[in-house]
Amino acid sequence: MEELEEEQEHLDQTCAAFDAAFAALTGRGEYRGDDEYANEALEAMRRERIRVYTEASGPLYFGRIDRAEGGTLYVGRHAIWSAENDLLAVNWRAPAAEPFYTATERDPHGVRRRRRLEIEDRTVLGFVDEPLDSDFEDHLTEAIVEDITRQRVGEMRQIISTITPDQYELIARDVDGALVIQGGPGTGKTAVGLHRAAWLLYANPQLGREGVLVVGPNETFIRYVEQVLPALGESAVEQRAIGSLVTEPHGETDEARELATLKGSARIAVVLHRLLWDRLHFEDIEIPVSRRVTATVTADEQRELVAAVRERTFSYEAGRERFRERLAGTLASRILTRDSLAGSEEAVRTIRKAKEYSRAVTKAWPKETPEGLVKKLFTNRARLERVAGDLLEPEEIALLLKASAATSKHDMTPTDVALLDEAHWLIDPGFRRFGHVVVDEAQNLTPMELRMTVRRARGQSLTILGDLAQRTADAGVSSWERVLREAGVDSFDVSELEVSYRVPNEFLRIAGTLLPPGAPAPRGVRDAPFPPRAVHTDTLGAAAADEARRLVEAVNGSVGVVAPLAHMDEVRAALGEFADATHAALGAGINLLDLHVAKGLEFDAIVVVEPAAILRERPDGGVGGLYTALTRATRALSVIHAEPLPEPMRDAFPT
Ligand SMILES: Nc1ncnc2c1ncn2[C@@H]1O[C@H](COP(=O)(O)OP(=O)(O)OP(=O)(O)O)[C@@H](O)[C@H]1O
Repeated sequence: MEELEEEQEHLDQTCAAFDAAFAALTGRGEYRGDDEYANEALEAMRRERIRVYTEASGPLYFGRIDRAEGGTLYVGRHAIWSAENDLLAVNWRAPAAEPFYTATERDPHGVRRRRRLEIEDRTVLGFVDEPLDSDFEDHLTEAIVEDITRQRVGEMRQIISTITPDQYELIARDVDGALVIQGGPGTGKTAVGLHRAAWLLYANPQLGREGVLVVGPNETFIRYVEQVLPALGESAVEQRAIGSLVTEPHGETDEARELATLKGSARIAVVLHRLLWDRLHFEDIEIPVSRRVTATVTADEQRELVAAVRERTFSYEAGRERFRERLAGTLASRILTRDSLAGSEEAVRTIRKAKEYSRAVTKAWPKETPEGLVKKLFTNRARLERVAGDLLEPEEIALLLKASAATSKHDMTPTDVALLDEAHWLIDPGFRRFGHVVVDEAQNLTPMELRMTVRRARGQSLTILGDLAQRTADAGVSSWERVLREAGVDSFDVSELEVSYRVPNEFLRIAGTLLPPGAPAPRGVRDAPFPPRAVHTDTLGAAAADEARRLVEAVNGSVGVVAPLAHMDEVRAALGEFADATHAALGAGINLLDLHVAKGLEFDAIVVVEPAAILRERPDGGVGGLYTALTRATRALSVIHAEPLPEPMRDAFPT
């Protein structure tokens, strides 16, 4: 029999087994037995399996490995057994599947041959073999390039059939604490982060209960990636833009750059901490219990109590509760030794009832709210100088005093969100924690924003994805070590992805001219099917629109037009029919993007409008913003300019 027929036969058999397993799951009524709890658990498991079988999309498997010592293993989305208990396919995340991803000619992991299958619906269309015991061509890179150059429709795709060995190593890396993945544009950081989430959920079933949080730079990005994990069958995942991490709804207001940088800096976390604990105030307490008896606790004794309490409690509110208890106990012990009250419990009750006691507690350890604490950052020069004089310059204190705390949820800036979250955390951290947190585009987070994500990860179990060369805001990450230390991450590994699958060599070269020597830049794997173009014009809007329309035809796919705010209106007016991605909608044809939403996205073709203006734009422009814009395309790149091109790029375009 021909090999293709054999493959079709195996697929038919696997599909039949899958259908039978699915029918068995859905056909049966609820489990009924003696043990109600066991039944409930079994029923929940059944429903979960049905959900995974229904929601995971794509062919049942996509490849196979033939072992050197005999035996074949098919790798796919689920483990599937025949009625005779033969394993027809393994889950891509099972340990047995590992060699499918990691075997190389140099280190074949006991694999003789790897086969990648092309399956559509329930038909095997073809396959590509990689013998691992002789020289072979790099079919993997070829397969990835082919996958990427297929037309895209504004959604990121799963990559389980083509994960590369270096990506697999990061997806499956067992780390205590945080894993930082540094990688240039198009190296697959986002893809790796999402597949790592899926892998961790499979490897640690308790993660399913705690949940995984994925944090991205904005809503458009979240829409771009949000179907990847559900399509892999994972539902215990929450995906959020950084600005909506705090569940309360809030508006977004712009603010001056210096102020945003200052409010986002890690020093502010220390200042808030000090402002909070500065509220404690001690003086001798005297509580009249009866006409003859007074219970007293000195200021020094209270300081000792506070020290003991703070050793065991972290948050202000929990500490306050414990202090209240201990103070009552201490005061009660004073009256016990001097009076003849029946027992200590009664003494404590007596103290608690005294209104002087409540008043004394409130004075010593006042109540505080997150909003109240944030407000203190913007008021009272004397207090700010006393508490933060060693951390903030006088001009910085003046800047804070000139600004004001957000007074309603509707006028919050992104930096206010992080301040309020920090204050919540210090006072009464009641928010949800996740078993793992994936943070994408982390290079552009302020230290305060990064702290906000870190504290949502139980045990600081994090995957942090980013590219220092794409850093845009001045407050962004300077080096991973430094920023992670500032964000309070105790232990982390930093790894790098070096091959850009998205960006053709020519575009990488043009974008690379902007980078300082020694900056991390990826290596490309292919040439651009369309030569990059620079168009000099007097009418930016019209020229950008013409170029976008030309490219939609040429690439027969999606086009992103990235414009700086200074030219946004004229480009928008000239475009005609397009999807306005600046408002969170991505479409199949022309998409208009500002520098904020362009991050992390990918298109067949990109039109970059007026690089010189992008360099001037804040906070999302600058060198990092322009570098990001120039690296969004898989196939075509055009630059439209009225001003001269920025100096380093001037000779980079073919004439
Ligand atoms: N192993 C792979 N197989 C197939 N496609 C891949 C693979 N790795 C990456 N890709 C594709 O390459 C493109 C770039 O990946 P991704 O968006 O994850 O890169 P990134 O490093 O996050 O880029 P950026 O820094 O620009 O955000 C995507 O289309 C992704 O699907």
